[in-house]
Amino acid sequence: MTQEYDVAFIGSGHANWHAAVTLKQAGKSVVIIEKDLLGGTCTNYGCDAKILLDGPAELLARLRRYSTVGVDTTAHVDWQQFMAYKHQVIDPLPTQMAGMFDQLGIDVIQGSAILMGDHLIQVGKQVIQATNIVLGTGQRSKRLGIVGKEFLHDSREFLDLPELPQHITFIGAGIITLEFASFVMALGSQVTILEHGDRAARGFDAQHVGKLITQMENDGATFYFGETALAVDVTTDGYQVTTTSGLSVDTNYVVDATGREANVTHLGLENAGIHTNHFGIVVDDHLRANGANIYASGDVVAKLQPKLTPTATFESNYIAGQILGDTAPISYPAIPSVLFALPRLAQVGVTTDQAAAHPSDYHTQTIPFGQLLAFEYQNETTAELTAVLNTHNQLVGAAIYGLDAPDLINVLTLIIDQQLTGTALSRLIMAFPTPTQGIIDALLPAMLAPQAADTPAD
Ligand SMILES: Cc1cc2nc3c(=O)[nH]c(=O)nc-3n(C[C@H](O)[C@H](O)[C@H](O)COP(=O)(O)OP(=O)(O)OC[C@H]3O[C@@H](n4cnc5c(N)ncnc54)[C@H](O)[C@@H]3O)c2cc1C
Ligand SMILES: NC(=O)c1ccc[n+]([C@@H]2O[C@H](COP(=O)([O-])OP(=O)(O)OC[C@H]3O[C@@H](n4cnc5c(N)ncnc54)[C@H](O)[C@@H]3O)[C@@H](O)[C@H]2O)c1
Repeated sequence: MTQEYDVAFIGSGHANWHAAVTLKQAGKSVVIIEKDLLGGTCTNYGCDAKILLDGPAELLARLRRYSTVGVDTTAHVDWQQFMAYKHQVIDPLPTQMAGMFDQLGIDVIQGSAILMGDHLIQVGKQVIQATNIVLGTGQRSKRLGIVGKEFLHDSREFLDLPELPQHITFIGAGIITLEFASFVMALGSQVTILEHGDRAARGFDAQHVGKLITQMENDGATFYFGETALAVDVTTDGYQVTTTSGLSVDTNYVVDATGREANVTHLGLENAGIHTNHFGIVVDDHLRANGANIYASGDVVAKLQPKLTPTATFESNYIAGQILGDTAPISYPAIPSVLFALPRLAQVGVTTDQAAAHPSDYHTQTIPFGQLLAFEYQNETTAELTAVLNTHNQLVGAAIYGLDAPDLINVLTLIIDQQLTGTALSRLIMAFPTPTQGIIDALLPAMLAPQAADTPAD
């Protein structure tokens, strides 16, 4: 029997469920098809579990800033007990989501969906007919095809580690590696990082990434660049990772963090004339994948915007609006990215690399805000903001290094997105002493300067 709906969503992550709720509340009949846990990657295997496990490590990082001024910074985390707490918080989330969908009257079908045409989806023996379809199938970890690949672990398995290994080797020096390596080091593990390129965490300010790597090396991490993993072999007490150059690393656990790729296979995209490229599903400027009634949303979309939860949520809300009759093409606001290492890195808007490539349009100003009196109580002297300003001294980009970067970047995103001027900012009264007030105070001289006379981008 064929079930009919106004809208069918494939995938239950942020790319889809926000729209499902809005459309159901607007009177549409809605179904969500999910083959794994309800809520998708962020909720079950990504952001939420990651930031929870990072919590004590962040506290320790803040505490350790005071190690030279008479504060006892020793602390111990019982990983097993803490992992049990992670399960207690994260594991009920799919059930809670199921309850919310049930309460709203959103149908959920558990299984793998395959498109059979512009309006037809098959899930096992069930066939669903829908006026509109939204593909929000996300990304999955890339898996290296090297000898001993069965001994590699991905980010999901890492976030479920029952015991903290003494030594962990990460292949790839991207966001996932720098985040995970930071918090396990704070909790007592040793780490080695093998990266085949010459740079870590592309997309973030190169100088800030350099500072982070130096900090992590000072904390005991070993980085190797220009090294491509060749094989993983079992040894008497763990594993040995070898690279094509002949380097070998003895370790207890190996994480393959070499990137993520869009879930576009076994979806039946060819049955609806939907195209993909290296980055995911190709869409038009209305996020339509077939030019008509099939949309793609979130990580699975081939796009230049960062593949993050807030981007997926924004697209989900946009698609709900389109199905309800809006017609405007999608236009993204400034999207901040945060790398939750210790310390944090954050980036929004025009990058320092872009500023350097267009010196007549932009200039940069580096503000070592950690050394300012306003931040003295935080004792993080290395904290730094690099602001990118246009020829009107308007803030158009920012990169931050420091533990407060995640919240500070949100404030700067607001300034960039709303095109707030120095004059407008100088009229605000903010709570004192706070990081937000401190960073705006530090920025104001550059934004209020009569002309673009700051350091030219180099
Ligand atoms: C370790 C990690 C940490 C992260 N940390 C952050 C962070 O701190 N901040 C941030 O903004 N982002 C973070 N992200 C990225 C964030 O998780 C994603 O951007 C977000 O989950 C994208 O949402 P989505 O709905 O597009 O995809 P997903 O959440 O991946 O959802 C897609 C869903 O589709 C389902 N699916 C796939 N194919 C089918 C099919 N054929 N039939 C039925 N169901 C199907 C999948 O099972 C999945 O549940 C992190 C990611 C990882 C891996
Ligand atoms: N804080 C956040 O927002 C956050 C956190 C975690 C994950 N994410 C999501 O996950 C994605 C990042 O995942 P990631 O860190 O796995 O990927 P990434 O693309 O950031 O990094 C992968 C790294 O692996 C390297 N690499 C690739 N093949 C290799 C090989 N054979 N040997 C050695 N190195 C190799 C690459 O050069 C790159 O530096 C992000 O794009 C984002 O979508 C976001």
